[in-house]
Parts: sequence; structure tokens; C-alpha cells
Amino acid sequence: MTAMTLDDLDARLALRAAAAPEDSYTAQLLSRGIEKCAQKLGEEATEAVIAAVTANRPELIKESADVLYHLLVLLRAANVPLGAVMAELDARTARSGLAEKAARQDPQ
Ligand SMILES: N=c1c2ncn([C@@H]3O[C@H](COP(=O)(O)OP(=O)(O)OP(=O)(O)O)[C@@H](O)[C@H]3O)c2ncn1[C@@H]1O[C@H](COP(=O)(O)O)[C@@H](O)[C@H]1O
Repeated sequence: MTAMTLDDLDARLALRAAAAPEDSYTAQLLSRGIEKCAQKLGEEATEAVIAAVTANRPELIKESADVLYHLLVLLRAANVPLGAVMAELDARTARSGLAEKAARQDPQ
């Protein structure tokens, strides 16, 4: 069995987005609009943070899965392709995070 990638999940969500809201949580969320999708991402991110600071490893894994799912739904609601986010991450591999942070503080 091969591990699921974000691309696999995103492709699945693209199919489910076209389903009836009664049959799909993804379609239901998208039909409720971008604010609801954003609210869900915020809730799940907070739950992941709580799991991390309370050292609840099993919960952190579950909440992290929720965060990734809800981020993909929010990107879909905003019409931002996952590829655009991956391209941004790709561009950042040219230098370290510390160098990028320094450039932000001293943009020359
Ligand atoms: N990965 C997920 C996934 N992760 C989390 N969730 C749902 O996200 C919700 C978050 O939990 P909550 O307790 O906040 O949910 P809730 O109280 O029902 O939320 P609201 O009433 O506030 O919307 C749960 O209903 C989870 O089932 C997911 N729902 C779907 N997927 C994937 O999306 C695919 C398509 O799902 P459908 O669109 O439902 O067919 C699935 O096969 C999965 O691969």
C-alpha cells in the first residue's frame, strides 16, 4: 500500500466537490461558503495546537489530518490550486528559512 499524498487527497476532493451536499461533507462545506471553510480550518488548527502543547501525540496526528483536509477545502473555496502553494514552497527551497526571515526584516 502506498502512502496518500496531498495531491491524492486534493484529487479526491475535486471529485467529491461535485457531489450533492447530502452525500458529501466536502460538498456541504463548500456550499456553506468560504467563511465556514475558514472557520473550520481555524478550529482544527487550534485543536492541533492544544494537542501539541498537551503532548497528546495520537490527538495531534488526528488533528493534523483534519488541518490538512480543511486547508485543502479552503484553498478549493478560494479557487487557489494546491500547485500554487507547492510552487511557493518549492521557490523557498533556494535559501534557508533564517535567510528568508532576515531578508524580510531588512529588505534590500
Ligand atoms: N479527510 C477527510 C476529513 N477529515 C476530516 N473530515 C471531517 O471534518 C469534520 C470535522 O470534525 P468536526 O467535529 O468539527 O465536524 P462537525 O462538528 O460535523 O462540523 P460542522 O458541523 O461544524 O461542519 C468531520 O465531520 C470529519 O469527518 C473529513 N472529511 C473528509 N475527508 C476526506 O474527504 C473525502 C471525501 O469526503 P466526503 O466529501 O464527505 O465524501 C473522504 O473520503 C476523506 O478522504
